[in-house]
Amino acid sequence: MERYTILEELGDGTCGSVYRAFNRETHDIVAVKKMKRKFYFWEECMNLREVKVLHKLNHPNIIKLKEVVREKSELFFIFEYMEHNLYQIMRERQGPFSEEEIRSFMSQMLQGLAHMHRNGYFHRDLKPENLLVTNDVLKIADFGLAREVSSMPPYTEYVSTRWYRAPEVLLRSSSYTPAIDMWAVGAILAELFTSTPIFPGESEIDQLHKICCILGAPDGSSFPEATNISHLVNITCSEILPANLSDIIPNASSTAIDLIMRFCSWDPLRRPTADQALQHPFFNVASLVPYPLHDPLELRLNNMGEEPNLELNLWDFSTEPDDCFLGLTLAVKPSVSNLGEVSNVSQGMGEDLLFCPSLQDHPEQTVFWSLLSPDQNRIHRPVESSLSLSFG
Ligand SMILES: Nc1ncnc2c1ncn2[C@@H]1O[C@H](COP(=O)(O)OP(=O)(O)OP(=O)(O)O)[C@@H](O)[C@H]1O
Repeated sequence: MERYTILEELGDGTCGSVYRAFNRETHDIVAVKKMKRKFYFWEECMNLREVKVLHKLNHPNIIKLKEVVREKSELFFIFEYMEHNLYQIMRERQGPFSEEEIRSFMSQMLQGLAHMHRNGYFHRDLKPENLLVTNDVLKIADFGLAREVSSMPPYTEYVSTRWYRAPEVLLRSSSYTPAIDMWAVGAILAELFTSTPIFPGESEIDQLHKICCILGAPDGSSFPEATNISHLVNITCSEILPANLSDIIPNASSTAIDLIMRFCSWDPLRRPTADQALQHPFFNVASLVPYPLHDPLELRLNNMGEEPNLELNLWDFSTEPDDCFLGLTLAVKPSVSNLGEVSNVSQGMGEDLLFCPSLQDHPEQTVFWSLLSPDQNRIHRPVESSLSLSFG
């Protein structure tokens, strides 16, 4: 850790304290998270959820873990540094966000979440403090509570922040799904409009009560856990009628209100997935952040020259063969002029490959992209999703 100069404390969380720091070798500003407990073995460190999850997830809207350092039984995570979190931004702003700004934050959050859910993880602690922002680029952080979707319930040790906690978690459902993240997204979306938490419960019971006061009583037939509510909340459920969300969030458009209502459905099965939410009319405007969103670093890499740009995070590889593909971060500019073509006729496959001759000067790194789809007229069009790499 002597490479790093600690500059200031950024946050003090449950598991660790986070500092802004300067890497004297690379001159990078980074965020160093010093874990509060001691770690005596490397296996313990590598088994931490935050390490396991971030090791697998590589996306412009998910915070990058650059390094893990264990020194004298102390564990440090080195993250890319982000200037703000959404909570600070909301607190420091004079007026509310415009719907344009909210749309941009939301689309980035959903793209990060969609990637996470697709790869089999859910976050479980989404809240404005865990959404980090630099130059309007948003990244999801704090994966200390993240879970594998395939892991076995019951999830007993769950301690996420109450105001963003889904009803099925409050009602002690023994198994829950990535839909709990979508509930939190709904609560955050509402808060972005008003700068005030929509369900600011002071206890778990009060949390349920606050949700009932806005959504009305849940329908027991579509949401089985609903029957527990009347035992917990000190009023008969049938007495509680839903509020008009447009009165509570007057500056939100009708499409925004509709999206919040969908995210904040009592029944987890009714909530849209992150991918489905991105198709909602709320995002259907010309000025929308393009998908997939690139952060400034990636844009810079892509504009650097005529050669395809490769960013290859080798530490993302584990011994499992599938990881070789999961862990690759690859930014290819297929329009480069100095590309050649070869036909791979080995093993009788007849597959056409695109290659970059200048890279052949690097004997240990010969790279081929199977990006071409030959049609009958020998006119080749790029095929986005077919990518094969060989490192000779
Ligand atoms: N990469 C980063 N860049 C800048 N600030 C960061 C970064 N990571 C974390 N922080 C700041 O530090 C705070 C605490 O970090 P984090 O949430 O990861 O710690 P934690 O101990 O898991 O906290 P919690 O108790 O909220 O779970 C965050 O709210 C954020 O403001």
